[in-house]
Amino acid sequence: MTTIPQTPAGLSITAPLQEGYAEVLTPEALSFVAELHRRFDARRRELLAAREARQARLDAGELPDFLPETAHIRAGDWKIAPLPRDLQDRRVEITGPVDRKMIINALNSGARMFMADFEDASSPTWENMVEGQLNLRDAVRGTISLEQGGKSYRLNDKVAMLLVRPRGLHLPEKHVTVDGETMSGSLFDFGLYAFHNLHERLSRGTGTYFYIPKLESHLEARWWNDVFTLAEDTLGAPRGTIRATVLIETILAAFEMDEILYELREHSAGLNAGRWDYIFSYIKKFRNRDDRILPDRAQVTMAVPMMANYSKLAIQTCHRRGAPAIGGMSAFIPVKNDPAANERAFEQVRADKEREATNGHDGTWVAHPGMVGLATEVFDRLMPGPNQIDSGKQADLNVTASDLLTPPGGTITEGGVRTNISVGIQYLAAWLQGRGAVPIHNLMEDAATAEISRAQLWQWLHHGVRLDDGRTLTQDLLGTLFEDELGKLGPNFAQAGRLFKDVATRSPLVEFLTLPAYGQLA
Ligand SMILES: CC(=O)SCCNC(=O)CCNC(=O)[C@H](O)C(C)(C)COP(=O)(O)OP(=O)(O)OC[C@H]1O[C@@H](n2cnc3c(N)ncnc32)[C@H](O)[C@@H]1OP(=O)(O)O
Ligand SMILES: O=CC(=O)O
Ligand SMILES: [Mg+2]
Repeated sequence: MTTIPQTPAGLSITAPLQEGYAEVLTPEALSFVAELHRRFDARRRELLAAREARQARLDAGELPDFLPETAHIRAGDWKIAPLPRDLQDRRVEITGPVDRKMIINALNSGARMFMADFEDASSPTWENMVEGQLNLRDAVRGTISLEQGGKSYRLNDKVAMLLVRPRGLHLPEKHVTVDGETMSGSLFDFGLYAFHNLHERLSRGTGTYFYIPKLESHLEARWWNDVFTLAEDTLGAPRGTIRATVLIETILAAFEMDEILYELREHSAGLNAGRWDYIFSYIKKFRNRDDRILPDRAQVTMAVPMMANYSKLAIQTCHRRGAPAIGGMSAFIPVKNDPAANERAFEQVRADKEREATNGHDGTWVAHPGMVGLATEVFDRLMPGPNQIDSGKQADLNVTASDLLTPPGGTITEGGVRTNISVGIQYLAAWLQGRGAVPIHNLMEDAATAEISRAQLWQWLHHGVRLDDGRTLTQDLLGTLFEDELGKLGPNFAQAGRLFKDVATRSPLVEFLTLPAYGQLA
């Protein structure tokens, strides 16, 4: 264990400092994140309180709509700042957690971009978060390497462009306090990464690029814009050095896409249609309504009207503002030792990427290096230019509030209930052991997909839905299915099973499952 020579006044770290940690937790870097905390944390907490107030109004029956007070922004003729050259062609973006091997493999994968994820693909153990910063520091400098399992990992000559996703506004970094207050995970991740890498990247002729998760309003985008501005000023970098792509992955943000781009216009790199959190958010925001119940997760595809409408609206909005609209993540990953299932997974991804490219998306996400070639082939074929910003696709689209809000039809099945239970428990068990992205039943699962599993169970139980076989989902029936699925997994899953059952059944619905789960993480 090492210690930090000098911790800035007011900042404390209550976690072990392993070998090397002091290289990123320097007194100067910690002073910078403490400054971010002092300038922005009270406002962050106000924004979280505003989310609660909005939820109370939704619980009382209000429905979201496009905001009257920002109609002038939607009607106005403005664009985001011109895109830097290295963000103009983003046809395939791979994502993954911030561990050393994954970073090297993702940068070498052949994808144009790599989103290194401190958020839903990472379990936020102290080690994962600090070592992620060390790994990214080495990745930015081109020196990252690893010897593991008899293999040598080094960067290729040509690597993907790096984008970094800090934790969402709701997540704390519980091992760091400033003036006695727990730090925000967003500011910790953003601040350390920007402090250590912004100038290095500038000296290599590039900017510092982020993905921003789970925003619920343009006021939250304004907060991030102010954070970016302060970081550029404090670190002495030109305005616009930082560029951020915002995930439109909450039902509320879908009504404020123009406003979000506007707030961030000096720092914006476009929007991304984050489908998994979007589904979760829809369930969560309308938790009290029995007219917004979703069918089995497998039936809520991007082809159902509410999902198609939202992704097309993202394309229309972005292109009007000179911004890229990146598509989302198909959860299918290559299947080992089963050629037929593997072929089906590739077909699913192909269909998803063809739909996105045809609709006008400017790029897409893949979860696994094995899917990079396929997604590249689809976008090369259907997107001959670097992007589709000037293609005119979706220019005549007219999406109403009702088009975004009307749930799809479909069924709720015992199989759907069982899958949600089993996948949710398996995912949480992995998360509690420090893994935030896991393959389960040949699908990529991360915190967002696990949130769908538990929020669906909650919604179905709360509203006593009828299954397709005619039975009502009661406490008793859910309890029986829970015990059965847990029994199949075995005693090693007891802790995750208890936690998952709690977040899937407790009322009122827990805001994010990662909040109580973080309490159980080292
Ligand atoms: C809803 C959202 O927010 S989506 C975005 C967040 N989610 C993610 O980023 C998930 C990204 N994907 C992953 O983490 C992984 O693909 C998983 C966990 C789903 C599966 O990983 P594994 O079980 O390791 O897959 P598999 O065994 O097939 O991997 C084969 C190789 O590819 C590598 N690999 C797999 N996925 C990735 C990835 N996303 N990035 C880099 N390398 C990867 C593995 O490290 C392994 O490398 P190795 O041969 O050198 O050991
Ligand atoms: O972050 C992406 C999503 O789909 O959620
Ligand atoms: Mg998400």
